[in-house]
Amino acid sequence: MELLVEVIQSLAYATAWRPLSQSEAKAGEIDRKTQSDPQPLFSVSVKRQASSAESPWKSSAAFHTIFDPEDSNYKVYTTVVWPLIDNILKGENCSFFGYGHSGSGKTHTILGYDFQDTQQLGLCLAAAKQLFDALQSLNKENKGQQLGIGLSVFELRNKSAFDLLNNRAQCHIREGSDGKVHVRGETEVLEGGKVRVRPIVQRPCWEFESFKRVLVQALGQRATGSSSVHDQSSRTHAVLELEIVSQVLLDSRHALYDRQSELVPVGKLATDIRVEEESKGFMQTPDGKWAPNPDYKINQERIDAAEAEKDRFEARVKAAEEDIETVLKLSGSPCLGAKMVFVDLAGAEYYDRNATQMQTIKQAAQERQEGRQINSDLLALKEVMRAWAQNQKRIPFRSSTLTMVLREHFMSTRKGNSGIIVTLSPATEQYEATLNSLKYASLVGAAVA
Ligand SMILES: Nc1ncnc2c1ncn2[C@@H]1O[C@H](COP(=O)(O)OP(=O)(O)OP(=O)(O)O)[C@@H](O)[C@H]1O
Repeated sequence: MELLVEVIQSLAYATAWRPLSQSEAKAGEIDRKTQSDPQPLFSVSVKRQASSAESPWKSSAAFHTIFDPEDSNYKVYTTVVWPLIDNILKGENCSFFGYGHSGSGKTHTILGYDFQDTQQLGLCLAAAKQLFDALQSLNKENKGQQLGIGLSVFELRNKSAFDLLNNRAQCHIREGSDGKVHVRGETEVLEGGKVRVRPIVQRPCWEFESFKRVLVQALGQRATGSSSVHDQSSRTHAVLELEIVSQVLLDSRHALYDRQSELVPVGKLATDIRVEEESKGFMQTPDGKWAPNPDYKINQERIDAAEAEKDRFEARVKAAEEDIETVLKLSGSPCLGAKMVFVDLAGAEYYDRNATQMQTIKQAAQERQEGRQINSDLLALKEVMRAWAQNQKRIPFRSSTLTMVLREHFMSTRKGNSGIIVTLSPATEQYEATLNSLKYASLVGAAVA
C-alpha cells in the first residue's frame, strides 16, 4: 500500500469531466460518483446511466482531485500547475500530460481554445502568463541577463516528429552517443560544402503577448483528422516545451550548433578514409573469407590524421557544451534553463466488438493503423510512468517514439513535479471509452499495490 501512495505522490492525478454537449444530451449522461477513501485521494465509480441495472465500476483511489463540468480551466490550473511554479523558479523541471479518449477535452484543458478569456486559457498559456509575471520581477532586480521563455512545439505522428514552429518540417528522433535523445531537423548542405545541423526551432519570447502569438500560430499548424468521436480530432501527440532562457544562453547554444555542424563533414571524412583504406587493404579469398591484400599496404598515417582532426572538432563541441554549463552556473538565476513540458496526448482509440453507435462510424485503414499506433504509444507511456514512479532501474523508454522523446523530461523531473489530467466525457454514448480511460489511470496505481 505504501508503494501505491508513493506512485500517487510522484504523479499528481486529476480527473476532469467535461460538460455534456447539446448533441449528446439526448442520449443521456453517465451516472458517476466520487468517493474520498482513503483521504486525501479520490476514487470514481461509474455506470452507464442512473436507470441501468448494472453494478457500477469503481476505480482505485488514484486521484488527487476531481473537476466537475462547470469547473473552468483556471481552476484546473490553480490546482494542478500553479503549486509547481515556485519549483520552476528554483530551477526544477515539471511536466503535465492530458490523457483521455478522443473528444474528452484534452486539448481544451492543456492548450485551450479561447485565448482571450483568462478563465479558459489552457494550462500551458496560464503557466506562461504567471511565469512572465515572475520573470518581470526578476528582470527588474537582475540588471544583467534578462530572462524570457523559449518555446518549442512539435507533434508526433506515427514515428515522426513535425516542427510546428518551422512549417511542420519533419524532424528525426535520434539517440546520441551520450544516450540522450535529440529531435533534429534535416542536416543541410550549404554553399561551399558547409553543413548546418538544424535543431528543432525554439522561439525566444520576452513578454506574454508575443509568446501567445507564437503559440497560437504554432497550434494553427496542428494536423487534425476524424476520429471515431469527432471531426477535429488531434491524431497526434503535441509536445510543448517552455524553457527559461536568456540571450547569453541562446548565443552559447548557437555556438554549439555551429560547432556540431563543423564536426559533421570532418567526422564523415574520417569514416570515409578508414573505409577506403580498409577496403583496399583487404581482399576476398576464393573461399569467401577476408585476408590482407598483398598488393596494398593500408595507409595508417592517413587514417590517424583524419581521426586526429575529428578528435579536434569533437573537443570543440565539448568545449561549447561546457560553455553552456558555465553560462547556467554563473547566471545568478537558478531558474535559467528550467523547463516546463505540456503534452496533449493523442486521443486513445477505443474499439468495441459490440459496436455502439460511436464505433460504427467507418474509419479508413490508415486511420485504424494510426489508432493502433496511438494506443501502443499510450501503453508504452503507462509502463514508463509506472517504472519511473517506482524508481525502477530499467525504464522502458525505447518502447515507443513518444517515450523516447520524453526520456530527458522524465530523467530530469523530480518526483512530485509531474501531473496527469485524465479528461472524461460524461456522455452515455461514450461510456465504454470513458471507462477505458478510467481503467488506464487506475491501473498505474493498482499494479503496484
Ligand atoms: N471543460 C470543457 N468545457 C467546455 N467545453 C469543453 C470542455 N472540454 C472539452 N470541451 C469541448 O469538447 C470538444 C472536444 O474537446 P477537445 O477537442 O479538447 O477533445 P480532445 O480530447 O482533445 O479530442 P482529440 O483527442 O480527438 O483531439 C471541443 O468542442 C471542446 O471545446
